[in-house]
Amino acid sequence: MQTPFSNKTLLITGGTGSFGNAVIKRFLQTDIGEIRVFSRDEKKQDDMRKRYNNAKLKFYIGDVRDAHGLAAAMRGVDYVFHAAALKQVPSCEFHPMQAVRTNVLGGENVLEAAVAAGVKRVVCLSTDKAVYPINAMGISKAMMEKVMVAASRNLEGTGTVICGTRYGNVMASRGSVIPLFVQQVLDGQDITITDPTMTRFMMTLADAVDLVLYAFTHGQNGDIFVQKSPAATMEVLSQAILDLMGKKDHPIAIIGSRHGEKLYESLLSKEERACAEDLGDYFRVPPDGRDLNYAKFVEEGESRITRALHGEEYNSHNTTRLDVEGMKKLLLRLEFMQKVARGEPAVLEG
Ligand SMILES: O=c1ccn([C@@H]2O[C@H](COP(=O)(O)OP(=O)(O)O[C@H]3O[C@H](CO)[C@H](O)[C@H](O)[C@H]3O)[C@@H](O)[C@H]2O)c(=O)[nH]1
Repeated sequence: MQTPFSNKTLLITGGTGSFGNAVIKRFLQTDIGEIRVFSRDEKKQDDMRKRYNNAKLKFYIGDVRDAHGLAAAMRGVDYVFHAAALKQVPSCEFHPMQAVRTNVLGGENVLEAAVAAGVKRVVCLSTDKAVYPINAMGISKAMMEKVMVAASRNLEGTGTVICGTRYGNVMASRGSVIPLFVQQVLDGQDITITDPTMTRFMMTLADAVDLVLYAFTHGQNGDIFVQKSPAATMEVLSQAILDLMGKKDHPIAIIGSRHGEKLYESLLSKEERACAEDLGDYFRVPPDGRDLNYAKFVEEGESRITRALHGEEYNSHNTTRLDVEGMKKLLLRLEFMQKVARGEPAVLEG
């Protein structure tokens, strides 16, 4: 199959994570030339080397904080998916400068190394927690997006295109609520719901890969792409899981919200939604096209922005809402949940 990746070299930062694994599984079926896995994790790299046993995969130990390591890994690369990040809300909350070093400065290092090496396309992965951020993880990812957009302004004549994606919770990712609820049921413990009315976007890992590929194919400099996704309340999610496990009457404990979390997540701010191009399944948020004429920031307002501020953001409360049946259907797209529903031992994807 002839693809844009034919005989090309792709580098994935943070490539030992679930996103990296999902990309690798998909791309090894194409005629891609080489996939470079760039990460700090020697052990995971070793496991992957054995698991895939494929000469197209090359492993680079490195940290996005280290510009030298990045420069070496970037030589001869055509495309970059930048997925390396500190993603855990609590750890970033306790160690915010670590989030700055990896998510913000590391992001800058990746972009600089990519431009210097003449990489053709870079897609940076971000999260809904970067919109109206309230925790250090989201704030650092929001800054990474700003760094990405700023870097994309200076690329004329370089042949590099830099763009980004934002996505919501990836269903059944390691440590997340779906495998937690399943384990609680299997262990005979109460399901712990923070707030039954809390909503989250529901995306599969395959959706996340599709989104990055869409950005890769369609992105112009500074664009951020968002996939339109349904959402569910925690009550609906728990009912759907219990239904699938045949445990409708399993006890539930309401434990209250955790530090640094929101009642709902937003994929587009009000202003972004007003500027976004609706592409059917996706939104494209173009970069702010203003130049460095500061007067436009401080002296002139824009009625377009005023209108936007009276409009609506795109969030997990106002997107398509799944009911229990819809949630069950979506859950059953995951191999993990198919096994759980059959009562078989289930391993997480990725
Ligand atoms: O025992 C629990 C745990 C979670 N939830 C709820 O389930 C939803 C999803 O929680 P997750 O922990 O699965 O996901 P978060 O949205 O909190 O964020 C997760 O995904 C982020 C990436 O976007 C970070 O990795 C973060 O550290 C990680 O917790 C939230 O509404 C949360 O309140 C419960 O009801 N009960």
